[in-house]
Amino acid sequence: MVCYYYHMVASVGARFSMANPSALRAEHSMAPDLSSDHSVFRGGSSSSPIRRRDLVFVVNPRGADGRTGKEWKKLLPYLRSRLANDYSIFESLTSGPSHAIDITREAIREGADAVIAVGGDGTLHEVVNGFFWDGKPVANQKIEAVHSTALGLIPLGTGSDFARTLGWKNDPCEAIERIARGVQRQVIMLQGTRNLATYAMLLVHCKLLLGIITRTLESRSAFLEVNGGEWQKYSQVTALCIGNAKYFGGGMKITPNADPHSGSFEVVILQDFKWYDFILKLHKLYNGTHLSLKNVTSRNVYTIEVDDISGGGSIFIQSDGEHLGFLPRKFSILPAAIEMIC
Ligand SMILES: Nc1ncnc2c1ncn2[C@@H]1O[C@H](COP(=O)(O)OP(=O)(O)OP(=O)(O)O)[C@@H](O)[C@H]1O
Repeated sequence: MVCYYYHMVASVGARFSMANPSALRAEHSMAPDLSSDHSVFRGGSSSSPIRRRDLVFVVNPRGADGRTGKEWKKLLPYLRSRLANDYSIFESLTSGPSHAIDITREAIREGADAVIAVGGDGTLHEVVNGFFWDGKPVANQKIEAVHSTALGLIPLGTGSDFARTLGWKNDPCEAIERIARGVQRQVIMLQGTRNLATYAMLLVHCKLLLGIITRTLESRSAFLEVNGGEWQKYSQVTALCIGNAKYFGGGMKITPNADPHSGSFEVVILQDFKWYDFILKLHKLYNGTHLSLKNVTSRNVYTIEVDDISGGGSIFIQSDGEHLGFLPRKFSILPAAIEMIC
């Protein structure tokens, strides 16, 4: 069993569980409505428009080889001064892999208005997974609260590829301004399922660049079923990348047409790539011009099922740098998108 401690950082030295929200109440003006196109992070019900909102920052102190933890400490005074008038601020430091998932689920159940990942793509990936349980959104268990929980991000990782897709820099002060403005937009998520009922809905990925590559960079044939159509054989597949965001691997623009605000994702298939292709064509992979190569295919998809022709189950899948298991796997758009503070 995992224990959660939210450290309230808006007032010095207090440790706080949101199970006692009365300690948080205060009257403050709302963040201004900056956009008519996108919803603004309000958090409260219409009957309590000036409710103080709870922000839970999920910080991976080990992100970027420990830089995230150090930067976070330096950032806290500014974060407090910028946000504490309007928000109740809690921090929770992760103790190891997957902890961010548990913290996020607990925060949502406790009625947090936003959970903000502080770290890199791996941390964001875990926080997004915390928004779901068994393929369904985690529900806020506070009877009086009608708001849903928004997702936020302070990109402080090594690659921070999801932030890159949104055009954001690894600049925490900019991120705090975004949180202060509170404009939200929907981002689509991918869900991955195994082809067995018992494995249904293994994970929901956030940035959703999935690299499916053979361990040794040898090319293998694969069966693909795209958008519910016929199964097709693709020979000599070296890598198959699925993205709702453009980048992976620290700036490689692998799925250049992907857009997390759209309703679909992009699949890019590299066939018969030799090790030297990854050197000679690396610049194309980084600037997104690899789609013009003859052995690269790109498709706009809603669902895709991928199976290893050999059936050996040895082709591994990774998402946002995390190892997710092996083929076969089906990926589709998750119907419930997340509202992200943009
Ligand atoms: N306390 C911890 N100790 C060790 N590892 C942790 C801890 N908390 C989280 N992690 C793991 O650290 C991994 C990497 O973190 P994160 O993505 O924040 O940084 P990064 O890898 O430097 O950035 P990027 O993914 O953008 O390149 C996460 O997948 C997470 O599982």
